Amino acid sequence: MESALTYFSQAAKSSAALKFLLKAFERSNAPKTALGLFIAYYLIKYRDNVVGTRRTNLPGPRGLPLIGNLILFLRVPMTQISQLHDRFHEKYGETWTTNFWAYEKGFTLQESMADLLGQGIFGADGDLWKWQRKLASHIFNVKAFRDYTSNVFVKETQIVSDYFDTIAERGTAVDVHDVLLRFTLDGFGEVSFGQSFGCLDNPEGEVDFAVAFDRLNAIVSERLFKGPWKIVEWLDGTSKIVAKDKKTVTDFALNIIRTRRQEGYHRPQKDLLQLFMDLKSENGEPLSDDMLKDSILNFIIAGRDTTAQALSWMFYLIHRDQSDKNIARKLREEIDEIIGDSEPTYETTKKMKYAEAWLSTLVVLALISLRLYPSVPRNMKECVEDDVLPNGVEIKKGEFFQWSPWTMGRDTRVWGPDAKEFNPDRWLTGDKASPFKFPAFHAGPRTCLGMQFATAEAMTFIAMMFRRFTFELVDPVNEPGYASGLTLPIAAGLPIRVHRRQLDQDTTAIAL
Ligand code: HEM
Repeated sequence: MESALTYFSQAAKSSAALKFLLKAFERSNAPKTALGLFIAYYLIKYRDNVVGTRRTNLPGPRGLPLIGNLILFLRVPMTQISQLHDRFHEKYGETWTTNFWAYEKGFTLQESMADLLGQGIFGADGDLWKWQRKLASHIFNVKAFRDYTSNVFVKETQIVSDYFDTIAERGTAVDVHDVLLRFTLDGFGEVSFGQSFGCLDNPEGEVDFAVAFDRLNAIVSERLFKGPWKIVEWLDGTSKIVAKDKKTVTDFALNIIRTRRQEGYHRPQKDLLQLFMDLKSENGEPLSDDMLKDSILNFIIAGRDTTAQALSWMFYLIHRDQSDKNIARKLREEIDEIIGDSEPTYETTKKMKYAEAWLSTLVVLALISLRLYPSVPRNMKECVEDDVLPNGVEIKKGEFFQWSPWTMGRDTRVWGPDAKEFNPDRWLTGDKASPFKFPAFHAGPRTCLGMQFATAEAMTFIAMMFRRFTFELVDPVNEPGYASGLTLPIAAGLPIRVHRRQLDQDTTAIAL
């Protein structure tokens, strides 16, 4: 009790003293001086970088006080960001930096992508990542379920082939990029979730899921370049679009789960969905529908977008005016050798899979388009432990760094003076490129799980299409632009004309 009284009287005294001091402080110019000093300190400390970030001596564009390079990035359209990386790389050398990422103030990649990726494998770290990767690795190798997967690829390609036949008959153009996105979505749905989504049933009709999915993908991919994106999206109304699109894609995924529960699963080998649905936690609990939904959406982005885009850019590279016409001719010769005059069937494509030279040529073609047009054109990671890069650059815990497979694939220091040329022969000689030199499928423990799957799917499509048709770009001169996204969609699609192949015309311009 006594000590409490002592405390209160001392507190009263000290509060009187405090009031006196405050009054004296107010009468003087001290508040202004303190504020001025405070601002000056911040302006000097963060003279060209974002508040809260470390100044480095790395070469890079000089930033503004307190906001670093935020304005620079805000002014660059998202559809030019890889070209900006090229310019920085050219100007500042092999390692360059901006403090832009640190401006995010607690944003993380996961937070910004959560509306699309949730807790799925692409945004996950630590144990959440490990178990998803382990589970999925049982399924994403061609060996594990080769026969079934190959059948699906052949079946879906046949649908495209029949559609292209009507296009050739009509003599109109078709957007091959759109067709490929339908093809990979239907195929992936059938292989991984046991149901084709029927996008190719009506190849000219709109697919609500795809529209919402692509828009959401573009929105989340732009967030890191927007600064305080939650506020920006709330102010410009994007948050309403996000809510609507999120509902569409969520309903789509939940419907896949519902269908499986209603219809059960009857195949001898589990598909991806069944693996996830059968998983139990330590206390016997199955995964929540929310987690199942996240897994479905993550695998759709992996299985649909990447392969469709790689094939689309390949169509462009092979058929544009400046490309060597022998590339398509050589490709057809190899396909003819394996398939002969017969229509492609499961058996023939199965045979093709073992044709080493043919396979390597096709892989080469797929790879070459990925070098110049990587499906994942830029990537970033947060540093969780202080590190020094091989060139001596220090990265501190909590900092972000980014790399650009797009820029690396075009770098003359890495690929020689003809780096920007489309030359498949480069891959036929010499050693296979290390994934660290050619990171289109990532490298290390997070390497793409679907590389074989994508290769098999691409091979089937290319073989069956080039066997039967020749193609002509509607615009063979101008390079198509890419759209915003986590991957590399062609902004305005890729319109092509399709011609039924006439074997004796292979050397003409149209037959390519
Ligand atoms: C041309 C086609 C493809 C390309 C270029 C590609 C590229 C990539 C890249 C760059 C990553 C790393 C992304 C990151 O930073 O997190 C990745 C991861 C992944 N890919 Fe692919 N991918 C392709 C096709 C596929 C397909 C068809 C599947 C599934 C069937 C697939 C499944 C995955 C999965 C599950 C991961 C996550 C791996 C992990 O985080 O551990 N990919 N892919």
